[in-house]
Amino acid sequence: MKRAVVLMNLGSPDSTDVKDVKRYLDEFLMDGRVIDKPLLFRAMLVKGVIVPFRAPKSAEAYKSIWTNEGSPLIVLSKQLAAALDGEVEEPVVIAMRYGTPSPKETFDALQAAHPGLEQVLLIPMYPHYAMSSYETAVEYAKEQHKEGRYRFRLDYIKPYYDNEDYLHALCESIRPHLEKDYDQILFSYHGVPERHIYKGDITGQHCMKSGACCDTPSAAHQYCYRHQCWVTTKEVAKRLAIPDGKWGFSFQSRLGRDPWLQPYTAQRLEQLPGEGVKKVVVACPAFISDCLETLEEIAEEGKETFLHAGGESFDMIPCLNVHPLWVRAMARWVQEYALGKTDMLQRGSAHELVPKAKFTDLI
Ligand SMILES: C=CC1=C(C)c2cc3[nH]c(cc4nc(cc5[nH]c(cc1n2)c(C)c5CCC(=O)O)C(CCC(=O)O)=C4C)c(C)c3C=C
Ligand SMILES: [Fe+2]
Ligand SMILES: [Fe+2]
Repeated sequence: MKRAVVLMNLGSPDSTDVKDVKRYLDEFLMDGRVIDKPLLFRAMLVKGVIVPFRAPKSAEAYKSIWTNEGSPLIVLSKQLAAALDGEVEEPVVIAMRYGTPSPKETFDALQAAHPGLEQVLLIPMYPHYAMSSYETAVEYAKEQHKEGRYRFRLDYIKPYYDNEDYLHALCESIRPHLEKDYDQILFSYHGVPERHIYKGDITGQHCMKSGACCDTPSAAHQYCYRHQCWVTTKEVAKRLAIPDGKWGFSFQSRLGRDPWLQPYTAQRLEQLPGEGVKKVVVACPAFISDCLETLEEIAEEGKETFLHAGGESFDMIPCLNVHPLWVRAMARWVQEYALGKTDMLQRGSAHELVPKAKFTDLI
């Protein structure tokens, strides 16, 4: 076999034991693209404050969603790889940014199993470009690929937030949930600190400079998470003919005190019943696989917040997971890649384009 496919997701702790959650959070939050503070300060903050206080709470949250097979994110990533493997000639395996299997473990196993391997296509399980998600996953895989001096070339699929096949699958996964009576569908995306948006602005003068920046054409959009989430939302609303006023847009999972992208999902869920939205449907398009942030933060905590504030019904739409249209979308990308006819490959990262001075605090 000359080619293989790697689905790259974020990763989960090995178990719900506090020590495993601590190890996972430590690796995650010491990533300079996630907590972009100078190394010494980051180490003190992460190891001295965040991990010790957060790990026991996170472990409890993981316990509420854990399955007999393990973390939903890992289980669903494996199921997705198996489903895609059944649709394409190439072997399909998984790798994780944090925890296991690392890209190195995955690349070693692939090369051992397929000595004639020439090309590996990496598909990040992130539709949108963010320094703390897509960029860190791809850069880490590139780093490990370079260090391992593998015989195969590594290519990677670009963010697909506006791709026809992705949007079609996303819309069809949402459509059945809008057939019953609802007041609003809320599109909730994982948040990032506002600072990350400024740092990723390759023009240095576009993002967050006006209320309409995400609707105003700019080279910055290639790497702007907020713009890309906005485009996915508007495209889905348009394709499903959701009237204005019946859809909302928000960001979840804030950590720390810095300003993150707004509006915050938790606040919106508290406010909506007072605005007359009693029946809400929630979609989380930043996640491909259901995980802690969808199953616990939204489907459990978010639902409780909304019902407690006077809401009447709360419908959580599952992520794309192993939706047949999503599997078909990726199969098409793989087949086009195999034929050398793809326009879906990413070249470069915001990190390389933004003046280096802005990134010295990552190291
Ligand atoms: C500064 C902190 C964080 C940033 C920035 C961030 C961005 C970001 N994350 C995802 C996707 C996922 N995050 C998940 C869990 C999670 N995220 C953070 C922190 C930041 N994420 C933490 C500390 C955790 C761990 C759990 C917790 O303690 O809250 C997950 C779920 C993992 C799982 O095992 O289920 C996903 C997926 C994206 C897409 C993103 C930027 C756009
Ligand atoms: Fe996160
Ligand atoms: Fe922007």
